[in-house]
Amino acid sequence: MEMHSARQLQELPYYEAQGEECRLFEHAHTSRLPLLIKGPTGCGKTRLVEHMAARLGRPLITVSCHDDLSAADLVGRHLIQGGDTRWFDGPLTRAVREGAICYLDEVVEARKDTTVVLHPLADDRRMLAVERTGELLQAAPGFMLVISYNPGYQNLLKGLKPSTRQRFVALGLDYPAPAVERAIVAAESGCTDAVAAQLVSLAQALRRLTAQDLEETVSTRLLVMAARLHRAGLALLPACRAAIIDALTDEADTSAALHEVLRAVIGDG
Ligand SMILES: Nc1ncnc2c1ncn2[C@@H]1O[C@H](COP(=O)(O)OP(=O)(O)OP(=O)(O)O)[C@@H](O)[C@H]1O
Repeated sequence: MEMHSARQLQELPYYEAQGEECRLFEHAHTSRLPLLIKGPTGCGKTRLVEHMAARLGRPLITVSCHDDLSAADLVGRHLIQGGDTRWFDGPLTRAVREGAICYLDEVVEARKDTTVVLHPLADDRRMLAVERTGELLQAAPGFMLVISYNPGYQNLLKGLKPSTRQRFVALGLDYPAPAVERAIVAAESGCTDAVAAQLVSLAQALRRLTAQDLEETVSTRLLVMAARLHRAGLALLPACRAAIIDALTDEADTSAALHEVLRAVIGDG
């Protein structure tokens, strides 16, 4: 395990490991391999990347991908400024030049033309062609490409092309084991261990129930939100209703079933 100064540790974004993922991340970085993190929403993918970027001492550049995101959005473009046309690096180009970690969140959302720039960066070449300026950039040593994707709902259909997937080392995350999730909920909200335990029991019960009925089930993020509402003074039952149940579904039957579980686990809160 790498040693950290007290100052470094202080500034490290809190991340509670599920298993060996920090070690894998570190080895991928040392080996100059790009990383694909897959897992459901709110399970800690982004927090892991933030934690590891700080731990490895690399700047982090995050891009939330959406269906309009193009290669030019990543690489850069010419813009008119004060009558002159100037080139502005996009986030990927900045990361390549600076040796930063570039995190493309929900990469399957991005337009297909982005794969053209990602492929040469994600294999041995570690090159980025900036066509508009005629530059061919070699990624600086600390550069690492990290992409995340949620294999749930429509993404199973959209998917990632095999030629893209096979350029990345893959890391699968899921919702953490109960003891780990309790620690996260308590640390992130400041709630008591007893409340964290109740929330995680609720999550366990809801996850069993919702596996067939919902596209996405209750995430660690929602548990933290419920705990924060409670910590701010709201009773646990309404906090869970607002942060968890009503966030999960608009459908009357499913909502009734979830409320039943809520009352069974939390009681009158
Ligand atoms: N292992 C963990 N350590 C610390 N906090 C965590 C962990 N897992 C989840 N959390 C908490 O849950 C929240 C959501 O986690 P995060 O943003 O990393 O999820 P994500 O997997 O990136 O979600 P999405 O796919 O929706 O972007 C965090 O802000 C943090 O409060």
